[in-house]
Amino acid sequence: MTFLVGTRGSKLSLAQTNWVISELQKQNPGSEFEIKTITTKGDTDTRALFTIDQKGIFEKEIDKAVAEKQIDFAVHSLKDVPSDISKSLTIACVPKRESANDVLITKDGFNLKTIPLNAVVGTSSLRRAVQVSRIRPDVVVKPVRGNIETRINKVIDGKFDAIILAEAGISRLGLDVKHSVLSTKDFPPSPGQGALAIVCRADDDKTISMLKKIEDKKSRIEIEAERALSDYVESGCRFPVGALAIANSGMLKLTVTAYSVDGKKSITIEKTGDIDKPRNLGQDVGEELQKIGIAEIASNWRESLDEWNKK
Ligand SMILES: NCc1[nH]cc(CCC(=O)O)c1CC(=O)O
Repeated sequence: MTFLVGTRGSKLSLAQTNWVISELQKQNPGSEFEIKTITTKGDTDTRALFTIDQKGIFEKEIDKAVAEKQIDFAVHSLKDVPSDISKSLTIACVPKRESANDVLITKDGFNLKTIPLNAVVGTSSLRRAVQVSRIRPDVVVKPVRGNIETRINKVIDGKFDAIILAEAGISRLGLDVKHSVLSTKDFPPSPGQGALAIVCRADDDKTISMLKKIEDKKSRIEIEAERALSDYVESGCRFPVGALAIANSGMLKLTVTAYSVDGKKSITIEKTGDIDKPRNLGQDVGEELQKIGIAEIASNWRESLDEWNKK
């Protein structure tokens, strides 16, 4: 059988999709796969930054094609998949997660301590903007647009002294670029960062069983806890947070940090829970954040985002 696979046309999305197909072919000899690239709003609307209201800007059109049976499954970066995907679809497979860390990319191999005073740092994430300003309040953070290669070229061309990207993106592309890995303590990542989500129709048992052969249990457990937290916070305060779950030797630990608009205040909660109930852990941490007053420190996120988008 030939499976039709949907993906964005970016180099990263194609690299991810080709990797998934090679892993599937190892476990499903004889299955054929044909890639169909689909343009998403996030690919064309380079003006607008990732504002909170534009959920699924890199996912919606591709999952629509799955739902309408134009393709059999879609390969996404999991962190770009909103929690409220159509009930007719399912994240059938989460393959082995790559690094969840962010990295600082510079032309001359600086790190966050050694980049020059008042350096211009580019990021398309308000979470990263707040995190870098807490450590280096002198640097000037500016929004940066475009796909990974385009952003890196803006550092090489001197338009930015540094940019912040996900380590998973540069490693999947095999990019040999000077970078320093940022700790998940200072830069807790977006929920699901470094993981992939393979989405198909919830009633397509044949495709689901084929995809399940490359499921990574540890990665699934971790992202389920992170997404449950993200669902909870989105439904509550709707602003970006940093979250990382680690499943190790039978234990599941979730660490979440939320920041005030100016980055001066933060709340960090670390909790362990039942490894077989990751969503419960995510919800428990969400409830604890609500109890200790996340709404207050999260107020004005929207105004700040609008301000930031105007830079
Ligand atoms: N839409 C942004 C996006 N979605 C997935 C990745 C990187 C790969 C990943 O996190 O799995 C990126 C780029 C970035 O954050 O640097």
